[in-house]
Amino acid sequence: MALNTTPWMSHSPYRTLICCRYSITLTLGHRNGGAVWPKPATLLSVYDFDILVIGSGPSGQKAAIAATKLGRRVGVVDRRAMIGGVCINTGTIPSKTLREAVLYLSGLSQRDMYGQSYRLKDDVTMDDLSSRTQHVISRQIDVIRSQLARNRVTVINGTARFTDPHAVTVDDGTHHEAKYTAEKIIIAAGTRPARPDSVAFDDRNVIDSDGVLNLERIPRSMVVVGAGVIGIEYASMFAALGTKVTVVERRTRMLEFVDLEIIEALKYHLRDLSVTFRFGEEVATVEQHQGGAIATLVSGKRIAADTVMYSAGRQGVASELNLDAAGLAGDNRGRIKVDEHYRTDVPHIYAVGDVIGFPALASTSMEQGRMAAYHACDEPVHALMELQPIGIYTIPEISFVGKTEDELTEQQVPFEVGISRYRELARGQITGDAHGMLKLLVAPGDRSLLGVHVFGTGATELVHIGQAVMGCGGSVDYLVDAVFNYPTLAESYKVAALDAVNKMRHIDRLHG
Ligand SMILES: Cc1cc2nc3c(=O)[nH]c(=O)nc-3n(C[C@H](O)[C@H](O)[C@H](O)COP(=O)(O)OP(=O)(O)OC[C@H]3O[C@@H](n4cnc5c(N)ncnc54)[C@H](O)[C@@H]3O)c2cc1C
Ligand SMILES: NC(=O)c1ccc[n+]([C@@H]2O[C@H](COP(=O)([O-])OP(=O)(O)OC[C@H]3O[C@@H](n4cnc5c(N)ncnc54)[C@H](O)[C@@H]3O)[C@@H](O)[C@H]2O)c1
Repeated sequence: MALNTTPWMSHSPYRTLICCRYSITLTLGHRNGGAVWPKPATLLSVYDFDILVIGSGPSGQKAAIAATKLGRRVGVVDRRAMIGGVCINTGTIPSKTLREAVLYLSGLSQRDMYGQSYRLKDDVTMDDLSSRTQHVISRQIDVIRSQLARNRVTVINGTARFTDPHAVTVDDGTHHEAKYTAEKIIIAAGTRPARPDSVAFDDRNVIDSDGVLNLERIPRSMVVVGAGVIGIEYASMFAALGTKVTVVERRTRMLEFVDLEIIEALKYHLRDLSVTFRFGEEVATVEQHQGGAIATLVSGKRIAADTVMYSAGRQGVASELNLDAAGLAGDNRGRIKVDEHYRTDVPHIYAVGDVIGFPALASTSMEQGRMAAYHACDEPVHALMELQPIGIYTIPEISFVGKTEDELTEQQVPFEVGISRYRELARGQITGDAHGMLKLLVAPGDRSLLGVHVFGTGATELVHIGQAVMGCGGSVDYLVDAVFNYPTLAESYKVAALDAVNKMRHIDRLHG
């Protein structure tokens, strides 16, 4: 048997020989400097790939790269137009770029300085917003394609469905199908917007969050159904553009996992941008009409708007993978159950990212992908860190890590609060953010940080300072003693820490 000696093979631990449609792989394991080659073992593989990943979103990409870095032969399947997943094409990246364009063109963040009528451009159009979005999407796709290519991950274009526990058939969209086998398979197929039958979607006036990116013009009025993260992020962007937004949410408050004081501050800001909230109300039906749509609430209220955006949850895509053939089943929300190693009920098949449900974030999905790949490659791996930040890109933005006041109160854990307001920081004045704030929740006993909550400019970046201190077991005293660059918003950590320490000292003094 002759060894395949293509150039890349010459420095790979693999020697692959193509025999019919099977590749026979001899793994010569060793460590080479810092590089990790596969484990010492000789292995004959009858599969096309060691690891096949379904989906190229954040979890799929990181799973593929992690496995290839461990010397495995890896393939990733996704539709040609979806490389990068929901994250790059319709979700995180377009929405965050749109927000950046809205902030810049509307001039909103500069109005405290230059007056309420300040705008960079009087008539902001959807074209203005989408040109920036398309630019970023195409750059990001290039980056991902190039990362996969230089790491020798085989990208297979098409839609995969299981044909047996070790095989998928990929339809490339032109009725051409090919079968691929793999020793282990990682499902990273994500979610799509939920579309109930009671809503007459037309992708023009009645849209879901994917449809926002295809709007032809900025609506004068909009009903947002569901005050989850997607609903509130888009509600704040359109409100900043001058759209008259009504948010309908069946719960009595929005974003229940966020600190109440910060939610109150956000509501105040959104109301200031003419957003109307209908909490405790449910949208029963949405009808499309010439030039608009009407949302009818269970209470009987009818709300007319140019556009209705339905953002009331997402649905996993498990039902489209023919899981039966693999011996698996999804739940009624299209999600797949996994164990602590991201293994499904069929141990050589893993599932990661949004398709496994909570927390359904790009940030956590990436980690899940990497960890599943390590486990599949028998590489030691730590469990996902408990301390995970949440970033919500409303206007103004919100971020936090650790516990909220409500959670601590419910758990009867005593805490002290230290607050810093941006308006009292030189950098807050310079940036023109008078409403931002940072709040520390501190344990009076061991002075550890229990939670960090940030509202305003840079919140989603600033939170990581608190996360690092908490993760390394630091106390509020570290922040009191630390020297921060001046003038910065990071200085708010020191101000808030001093506030908390002063309050604790006051209690100690009175207590004797
Ligand atoms: C509007 C919006 C804004 C968001 N903002 C944020 C944010 O700011 N921060 C954050 O952390 N998260 C955010 N998220 C969530 C984030 O986008 C997801 O958590 C993340 O994309 C999930 O990654 P994933 O790896 O599960 O795959 P996804 O990104 O969901 O991609 C799955 C991929 O699998 C492919 N696929 C599915 N079925 C098949 C099949 N049968 N064959 C081949 N390929 C298939 C799909 O084509 C898709 O490309 C946002 C989501 C949305 C919708
Ligand atoms: N910044 C971020 O991290 C970010 C941004 C966007 C999305 N995401 C993720 O995307 C996922 C999906 O977000 P989402 O906001 O679509 O879903 P969600 O499930 O978080 O929120 C949906 C909301 O709609 C409400 N609702 C449902 N049906 C309703 C009806 N008929 N009438 C009125 N209200 C109704 C629900 O009570 C809920 O509050 C989440 O997991 C989220 O974490 C994250």
